[in-house]
Amino acid sequence: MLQVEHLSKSYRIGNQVYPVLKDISIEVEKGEFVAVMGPSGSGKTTLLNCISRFIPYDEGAVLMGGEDISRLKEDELAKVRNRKMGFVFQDFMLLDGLTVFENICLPQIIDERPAAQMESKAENICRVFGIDKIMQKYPAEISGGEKQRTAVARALMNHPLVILADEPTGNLDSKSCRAVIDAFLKARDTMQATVFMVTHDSFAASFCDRVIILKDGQVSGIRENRGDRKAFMDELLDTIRVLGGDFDDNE
Ligand SMILES: Nc1ncnc2c1ncn2[C@@H]1O[C@H](COP(=O)(O)OP(=O)(O)OP(=O)(O)O)[C@@H](O)[C@H]1O
Repeated sequence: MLQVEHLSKSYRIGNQVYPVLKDISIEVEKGEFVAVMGPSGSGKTTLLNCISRFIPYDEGAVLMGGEDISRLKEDELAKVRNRKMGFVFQDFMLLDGLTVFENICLPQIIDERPAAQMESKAENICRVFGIDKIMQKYPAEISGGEKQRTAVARALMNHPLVILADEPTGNLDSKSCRAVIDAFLKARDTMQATVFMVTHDSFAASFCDRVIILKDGQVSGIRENRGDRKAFMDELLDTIRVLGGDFDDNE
């Protein structure tokens, strides 16, 4: 579903070139929930931004559902982002002047879909994520966990091939964090959604099918969830200890 092939990215500051991603190759299957963890500065956000092509990369390719998006022009890319990618950010990125319901409808409005179809779809998604009672409220009137579930619901509106999430539980207490992770699991289990999430949080990552460990811009390991979540979390915490660096973990 998502393939990253030999991706490299450097930042240039003056005459100095700083390599940040070094020959990264990753494959995520349809319906997989995958996290990327790594010390601060290891390149996690840069990787996510290269995948969505919010920032350019030097070498390599990104394929989404088999389509190479590496060379798409800006207008084609905008369509691909709206139709094939769903985004969930740490600070929710909801529009304050729109209700929860209107925020969720946004991707379909941008895609110029018929109103009736859009509304029933949005109502359905609100029910699935338990936010149907707050549909008419504005972002300022709902909790952090509800905001993030609204963001997950919005990310799913166009049935994207991949949801890209950057620290989606970063600002949340443990109860809200669990609600957001449950929303991703529900999306995976009921809609076969594919989720690619950057996180510092080993608790959130322990619900994933796989965790990719980044260190110094390279994939330094992959951890598989074999079904025992607590054991998986211990394995992730051990990995963090061994890697050292600033992990800023919540646990
Ligand atoms: N626009 C930029 N220009 C120059 N260097 C940058 C830029 N953005 C990021 N970097 C550098 O690239 C490296 C990777 O940054 P990135 O934000 O991808 O790391 P990260 O793993 O997401 O870190 P964190 O966990 O702290 O958010 C860091 O050393 C950072 O200072």
